[in-house]
Amino acid sequence: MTPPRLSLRGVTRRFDSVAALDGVTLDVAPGEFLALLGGSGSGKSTLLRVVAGFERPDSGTVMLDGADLLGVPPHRRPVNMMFQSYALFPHMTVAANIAYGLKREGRPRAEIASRVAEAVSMLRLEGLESRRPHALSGGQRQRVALARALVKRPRLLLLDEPLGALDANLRERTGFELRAIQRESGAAFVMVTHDQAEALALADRVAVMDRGRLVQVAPPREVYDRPATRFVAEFLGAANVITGTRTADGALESPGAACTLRPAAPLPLGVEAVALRPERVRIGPAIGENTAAGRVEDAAFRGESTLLLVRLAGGATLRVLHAEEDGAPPPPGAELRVSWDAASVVPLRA
Ligand SMILES: Nc1ncnc2c1ncn2[C@@H]1O[C@H](COP(=O)(O)OP(=O)(O)OP(=O)(O)O)[C@@H](O)[C@H]1O
Repeated sequence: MTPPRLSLRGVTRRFDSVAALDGVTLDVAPGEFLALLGGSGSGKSTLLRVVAGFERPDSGTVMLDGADLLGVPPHRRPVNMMFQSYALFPHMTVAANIAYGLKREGRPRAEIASRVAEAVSMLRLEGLESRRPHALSGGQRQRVALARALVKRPRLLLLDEPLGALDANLRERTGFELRAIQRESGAAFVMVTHDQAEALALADRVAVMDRGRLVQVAPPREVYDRPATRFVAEFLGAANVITGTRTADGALESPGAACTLRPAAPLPLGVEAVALRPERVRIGPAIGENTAAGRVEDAAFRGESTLLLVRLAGGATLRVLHAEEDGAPPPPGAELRVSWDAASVVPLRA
């Protein structure tokens, strides 16, 4: 195991009665891209600010490559932060904006010139060096901000909603670029986002936050397929969360679904909810034990699929994804039977 680049242990930060961070323990590996995902007020920005040094925790430790960070003032930390607003200097050219931090460090002129040129080329900003920020597009401004952060070769880059100001098309393209740049720079990235698709698409691991705590830290596929808690399942969107009572043999009896959901392995004691992804639900005659009867209430065409809202006999609504390749979806009003594999029934902690 390589030692972690960033290591937080029991980090707590309170504001009056609110614990913005409540005992956060987290390791980030060198060269890792970690996304911090959570709703508004969950503590994401506070976590970045503690690592950057703008905020002091009430308790806990923060280490970078094994050395304590908390005693180091923000400008001395080998950590850089890129804010959502980008905070470019409006009166300075692109080149001067990028060079600013190196000048402040008192680097020799020749070194500054070569490092700025390197950053300009990495971020594909050639030809824009003498422009001022107001004469750039949103995506270009974002790349200048990134160049300015990376030119100092931080061991860790903190990014607060780096794609937040871009429109949907540009967001996707810039997201791919961001990941390529992260790999090329070798820096560890910790990116705050409240966009689950972005976190899943870009990060090596996703850390899901809720009320100051990390509820699950895992690779994207794992948080998506095996959400640990009800909060993660609901926050990552789209999963059906079905509640009920655990039976003696470890299945879930759900009055709302009017059926018993039987997982591949018995549900742990105390589990009273399971997740079932819409794309795992099949329409048609029952296969095995997991099946329920329902009626299509509504349908939304999504291009590659149609999302059906199916009202089950017990009153619960199940979201079911019907793939285009399976032909025409059943219309609203259709009575049908749905079924799913035991492996798709995911136990959720409270
Ligand atoms: N300086 C402060 N004074 C008082 N309360 C604060 C302060 N900074 C943050 N908080 C509170 O701490 C909690 C966490 O805030 P934080 O900004 O870290 O959340 P966030 O996850 O980044 O939210 P958002 O996505 O809305 O930016 C919130 O309840 C917030 O109101």
